[in-house]
Amino acid sequence: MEIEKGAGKLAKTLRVMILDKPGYLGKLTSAIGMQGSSIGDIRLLRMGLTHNTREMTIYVDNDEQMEEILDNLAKVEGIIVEDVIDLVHQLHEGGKIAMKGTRPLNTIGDIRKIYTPGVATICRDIQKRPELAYKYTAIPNQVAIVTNGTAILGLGDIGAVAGMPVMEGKAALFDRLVGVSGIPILIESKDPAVIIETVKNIAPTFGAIKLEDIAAPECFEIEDVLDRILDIPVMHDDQHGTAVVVLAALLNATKFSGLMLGKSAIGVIGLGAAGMGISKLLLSYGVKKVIGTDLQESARERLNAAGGEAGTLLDVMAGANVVIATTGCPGLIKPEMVKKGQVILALSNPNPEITPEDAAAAGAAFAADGKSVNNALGFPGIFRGALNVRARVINNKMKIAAAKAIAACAEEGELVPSILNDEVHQKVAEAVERAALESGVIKPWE
Ligand SMILES: NC(=O)C1=CN([C@@H]2O[C@H](COP(=O)(O)OP(=O)(O)OC[C@H]3O[C@@H](n4cnc5c(N)ncnc54)[C@H](O)[C@@H]3O)[C@@H](O)[C@H]2O)C=CC1
Ligand SMILES: CC(=O)C(=O)O
Ligand SMILES: [Mg+2]
Repeated sequence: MEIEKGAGKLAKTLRVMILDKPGYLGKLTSAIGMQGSSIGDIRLLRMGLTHNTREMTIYVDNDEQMEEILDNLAKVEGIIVEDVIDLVHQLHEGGKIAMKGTRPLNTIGDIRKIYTPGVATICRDIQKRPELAYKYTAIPNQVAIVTNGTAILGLGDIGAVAGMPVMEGKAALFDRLVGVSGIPILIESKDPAVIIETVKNIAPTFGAIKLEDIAAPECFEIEDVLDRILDIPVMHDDQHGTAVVVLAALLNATKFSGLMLGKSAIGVIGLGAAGMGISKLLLSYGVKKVIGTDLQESARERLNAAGGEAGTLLDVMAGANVVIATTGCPGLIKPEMVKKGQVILALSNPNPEITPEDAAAAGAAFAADGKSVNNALGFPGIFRGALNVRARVINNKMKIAAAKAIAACAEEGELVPSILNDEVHQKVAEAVERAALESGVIKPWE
């Protein structure tokens, strides 16, 4: 199992002046190591007469641990800490995305063509034949990333603006992985009717709509209605992107461990957007038994209505061969609850219900968290494929095709490939295109 350096920790960069005598760099690294922090890159910035200045990345559990390290370093002779830089904050300054022009704009002639008066001809053409918008504008490559901030990355209802860094992250992934322009849309409302109306009114700007981090149960109605009234694909990533990647992981778990999906009991802890999306896709794929649990009675009823069985947390842990957790509650699964040979996917971000290391130590045959089994393996290729063939919807056939394509790109012994695997997103897009064509959900040109 791959253990990622600094996973779940805060990355800080220390700029330190170190006395230029043998042993002082060692004093620094041991002082940091003794506080339980691990060390990443070390770079030499400057060689001075008496001191050298180095920058080093260290990984800490929290800000308190960082303070303790600084207090300790202040007592070490020959070491002067000049600055502490938080890498994550630094990377977010000014935001992570931008809307850019794609044509040269160097001369007045360029402006006449790209803007007025040249552009008027294009507008009139589109007015006469609206489908030309797909030829002469960026619309078919733009996906709205819509949130109201009610279930942001396991942080709960923190509001749409506080969720913007996540939406920018998804847009950056869209651009980097499949060349789609993801445009964050923040909606200040919890009322499904307002969200539906807002998205409906802005939909002409986009080739597809990706709903993100909208909490259950409102997310179900919002997606159902938008999917029905819009003729472009609408997909709630937390439900379906996640479900696709979970199915991919389980297809590989069956390949490597002899687990039989059709005969397994799959446990789902947390039956919100992600948990219900996963349960529904697995049931439609042919899994006979999904047992699930949630704190809310209404969520448990939802699972029963979808063909699963609701129970308690302990029922799920004792009765399932595969446990998938999507609660947003770090540490919910205790090592003593894990059964030997279980597959444990503890998918909550930013921190899982149990770490893969603890689950493996407790006897799990396979264990992963939400950083690796992550919908970022699914949504880029799913939307790319749907946009490429101008699909009207993203249906189960397309999702299952995407899951198989992801599973096929994993290395021997791994449940899923890396998000930065060179071919996975292209393969997912191709599989989704084929499934869309075969299922006849392509929008004909008028
Ligand atoms: N790895 C991945 O790709 C993804 C991970 N997630 C993670 O899943 C978690 C949930 O996200 P959503 O489903 O969008 O949120 P949500 O708010 O729609 O659903 C969360 C559900 O968990 C239930 N819950 C909370 N504490 C519980 C407990 N102690 N026991 C049982 N049920 C409990 C809630 O009642 C709710 O029904 C988040 O941490 C999120 O980061 C979500 C989508 C993708
Ligand atoms: C990955 C993701 O979409 C989430 O944790 O909400
Ligand atoms: Mg999400």
